Amino acid sequence: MPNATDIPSFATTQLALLSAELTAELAETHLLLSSTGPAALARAGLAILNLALSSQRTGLGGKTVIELTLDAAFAPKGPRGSGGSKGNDGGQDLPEHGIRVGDIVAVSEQPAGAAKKKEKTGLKEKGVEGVVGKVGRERVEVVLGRGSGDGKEEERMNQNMTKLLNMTSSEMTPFISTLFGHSSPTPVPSDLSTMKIEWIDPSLNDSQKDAIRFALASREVALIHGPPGTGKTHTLIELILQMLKQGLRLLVCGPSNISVDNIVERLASHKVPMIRLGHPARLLPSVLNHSLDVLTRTSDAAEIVQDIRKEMDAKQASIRKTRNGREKRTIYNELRELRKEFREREKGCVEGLVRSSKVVLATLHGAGGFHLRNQEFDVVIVDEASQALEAQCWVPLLWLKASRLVLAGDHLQLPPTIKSLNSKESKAKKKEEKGKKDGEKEEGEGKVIKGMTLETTLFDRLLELHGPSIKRMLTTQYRMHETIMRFPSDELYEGKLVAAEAVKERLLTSLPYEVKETEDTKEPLVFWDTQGGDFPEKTEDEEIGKKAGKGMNLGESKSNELEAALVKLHVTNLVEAGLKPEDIAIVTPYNAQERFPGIELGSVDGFQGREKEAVVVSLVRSNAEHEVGFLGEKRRLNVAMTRPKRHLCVIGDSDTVGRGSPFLKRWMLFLEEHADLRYPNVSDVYVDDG
Ligand SMILES: Nc1ncnc2c1ncn2[C@@H]1O[C@H](COP(=O)(O)OP(=O)(O)OP(=O)(O)O)[C@@H](O)[C@H]1O
Repeated sequence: MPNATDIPSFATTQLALLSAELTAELAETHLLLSSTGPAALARAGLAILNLALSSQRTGLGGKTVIELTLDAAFAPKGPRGSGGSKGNDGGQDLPEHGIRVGDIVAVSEQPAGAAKKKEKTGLKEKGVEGVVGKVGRERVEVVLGRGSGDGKEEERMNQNMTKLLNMTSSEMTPFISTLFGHSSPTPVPSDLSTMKIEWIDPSLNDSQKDAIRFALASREVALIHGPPGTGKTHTLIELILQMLKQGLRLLVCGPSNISVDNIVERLASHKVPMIRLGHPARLLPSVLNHSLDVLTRTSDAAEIVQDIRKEMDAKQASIRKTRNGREKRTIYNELRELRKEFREREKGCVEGLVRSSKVVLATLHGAGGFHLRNQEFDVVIVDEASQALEAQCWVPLLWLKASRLVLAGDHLQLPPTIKSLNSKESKAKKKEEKGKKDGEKEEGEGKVIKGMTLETTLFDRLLELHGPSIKRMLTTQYRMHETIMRFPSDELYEGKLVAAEAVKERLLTSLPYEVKETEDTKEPLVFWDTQGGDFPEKTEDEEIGKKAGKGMNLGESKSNELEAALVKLHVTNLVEAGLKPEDIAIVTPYNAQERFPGIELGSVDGFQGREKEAVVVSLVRSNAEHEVGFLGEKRRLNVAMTRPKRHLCVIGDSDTVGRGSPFLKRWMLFLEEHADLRYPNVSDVYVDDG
């Protein structure tokens, strides 16, 4: 095939890119830890200081759980004490922090006094890693260890790519060959309407049914393309149920825990027996009953294991009663045997559970854990596949002898977040080029593929290799008013999106609670055009402390004070009309914009996969040079403009933004023609502020 991918070159490129990414990540962490020190980290909400170990216990799945509370020695003394008031059971409230359940954290000793300076960078190297299990006012619980996906994510991806690099021709299955374009997928009959299917959810729309038929008929690979609000996960659930009816064994994965839990929750309502692998502290409480850790304690098979535990407990008690040394030794020996048996039975129980399970769910990374070693699955299904690194997708594909793959995603929304994309990646390329010149390449190693980045997902690559015939697109969307949907549909989805009857004319005024009809609430699309140079942007150096704590990038950011004032004006008008603050979101490609009580404010990247009744998008950029930076990325704009259900308000300078790219130009023209257009004066913005 003309555009087949050379596997060694692919693997070599991935390895180089992954290594550059790791370097970038480490550099960022290092910069953060070395330049900030514990106190600054704590101020940024990224660390809690002065904690003491208050208790320790064995939690779910035999994992050690430690509980940390504020060290009494640091309790504020006297009435003027600051930093934490008395909690209800006499303990001290923790200071404000941004540590959340599911976060991976390091618990380490805090350097004291003179050691402090030297220790600045020591936070990560020292101490133990764990996952935050609970966060209370006065205490934090940490479950030690990273979870059943034992091993670091980077290591596993590297292992994968190395395995690909060294793959022999006998290991190259027809399936893998298809994924690299060395052979074409088996053609699927063009007319699938004759396929007899008893739908479990008959309310599925035609494009959803079509995608399911297509995935059922495909032999090697099928892509389900789900534009915003089109029910991609809804479709996957029916597909999973249909495949189970056919007796297939399935592994269902996603790049994040939440993407997997979302499916577990929905499958649970169909009473599907399944197993969710993963660290219990990182799973949603609602899916815990399906987790391996809980099942190994509650299933029938677990009973024998528990019997031995009881026997062990009894023996342990009898040791305490015995004074005779020889008798004691005998009991110790018996106990040792019992312990061995316990471990073996527990292992057997886990294996039995996994083996008998027709659906296993895990993150892509978790699928590489030891629980699944030597397991075989008929089909691997990956949700949110356009958010996953390709090297991640290979975890289930290389080790579990899968021969059929279904990917669901939308390559026209944001790809996975990459840190090395700009500077670091080019460094890696340079290094490779240098290697080439020096003739240093090892035997068997491939060439670096130009233009490939970690942002190129498996979904993208397969589409590029085999074309649209391996994909089916969902076309009815259940989120946006027709007017909000129009531009993204025409620009990115070949004009094929159709707004479902129930949503196509939905306005803020038809919400189930009372919202007054105003010039804002009656419009699905509003554009405040700030052109003319009166609303200029500002560049700011960002401090770490300003960040909400997660996903920080240490660079400069843009802000636009007057535009922020317009956002405030618009939001205030919506709230005064009766709209609940929690139904509004402010989305901006840049970080430094003003906050409002009760209203969510976030970057576009943080809003992917979410929706709100009303969304205000502030474009920020306004300058004489017509620079648009971040806004040049279509996929980011697509995500921004497809979050709202009933009302989208865009605030921006059409003059600057419109010159950013042809796409932006068309968007500005579209807004001029179809939005309720407003040209604000600077004085409008300051009227209310006095
Ligand atoms: N056939 C259908 N009939 C009615 N409502 C549907 C149908 N399919 C999906 N929906 C609704 O559309 C919404 C989005 O569906 P779902 O949550 O499955 O989408 P998703 O794939 O997770 O999200 P997105 O489409 O944004 O990627 C849900 O509220 C769902 O109930």
